[in-house]
Amino acid sequence: MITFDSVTKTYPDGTTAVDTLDLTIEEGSFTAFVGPSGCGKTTSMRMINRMIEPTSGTVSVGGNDVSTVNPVTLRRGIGYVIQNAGLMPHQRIVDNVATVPVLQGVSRKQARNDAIGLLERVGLDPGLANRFPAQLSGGQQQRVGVARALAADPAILLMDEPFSAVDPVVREDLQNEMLRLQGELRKTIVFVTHDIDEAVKLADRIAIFGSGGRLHQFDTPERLLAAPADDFVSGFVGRDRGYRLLQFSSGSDIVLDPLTPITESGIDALDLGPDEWRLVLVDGRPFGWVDADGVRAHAGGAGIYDSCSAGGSLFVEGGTLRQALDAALSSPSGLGVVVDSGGTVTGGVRAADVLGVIERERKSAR
Ligand SMILES: Nc1ncnc2c1ncn2[C@@H]1O[C@H](COP(=O)(O)OP(=O)(O)OP(=O)(O)O)[C@@H](O)[C@H]1O
Repeated sequence: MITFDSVTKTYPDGTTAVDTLDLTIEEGSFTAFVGPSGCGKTTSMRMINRMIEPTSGTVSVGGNDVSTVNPVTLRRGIGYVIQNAGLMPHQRIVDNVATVPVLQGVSRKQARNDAIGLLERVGLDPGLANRFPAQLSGGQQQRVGVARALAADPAILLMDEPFSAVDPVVREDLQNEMLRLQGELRKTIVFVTHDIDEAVKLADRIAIFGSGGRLHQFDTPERLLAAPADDFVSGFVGRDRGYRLLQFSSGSDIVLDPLTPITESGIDALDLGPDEWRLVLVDGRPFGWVDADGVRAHAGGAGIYDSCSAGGSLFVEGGTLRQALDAALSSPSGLGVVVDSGGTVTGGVRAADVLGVIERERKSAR
């Protein structure tokens, strides 16, 4: 457990970076520090491993006031990952990862063996072990940074904007990897980011900081989106917070629309009006949608690929309201395809059905 008890940090020039922070971070949780630039996220994080000392108040790790613990001993139990990975440019990847265990007395051979295992663990090809950092992509370097931080098997991992320098696709890969890793490792992770979507995706708890280093809200992602504590938080989580919130709401209360799919052999007999669509199945699975133009094309000899429009995402029963809405909005007919866990079509869902559930939930919450 990490606790901040009335912690303030004022730099010598008079800037208050963190203002009377009270916060408890549970063991094994993933906590994100989020907020605009300069609101004290990094300063707060660095007070955990004594890279920065508070002006007043107490930071404790596992019940011990960190100001009483030798910084070297303290940092042995705290991994640290930064933007751009911060790797040693003249050391091979394997040695970048093995350095800390070797300093701690593990034999070089053992530490290198362990390092290879860690590279695999963070999703890297161990064949990269003998390269130098500059011979890796930004995303790969970032994975090495995570492997290096994990090498001493610390209970706590501090991550300061670790994924902000990589492109959005790689960033999503790294986020997914992080979720998988945390599922296996259950470290206590503190993660600084500017990006509320990243925080909502990764964290169990989010701390929203504002100017002057003031903590505005510390809550689960669901509560933060559903009940922002003040105007600053609601402004920060954004106007589309309602949409984000849908990913936490079950779609099991949706009343499905009837959907009567056909197979290719039924296309020619269809008599569709304007804006009318029918779902076509191939091998019992949703293939695409056909409208009057498609029926004409098919009757004229076009194949099924040329007669149908692609179907959009499917909503698997038991999924979230966001998945239901995505299915409805991505379907050319406006009717999202609902399937059971075996992939059999069980009905349709419209955006209005999703909004109906939200409206009912809103009324019952009043
Ligand atoms: N060594 C320092 N001396 C004086 N002021 C500092 C120092 N380090 C940080 N600050 C100031 O303290 C405030 C908080 O900085 P901090 O880096 O903790 O914010 P942050 O939320 O992590 O910002 P960013 O997202 O831009 O990294 C800022 O106003 C910053 O300019």
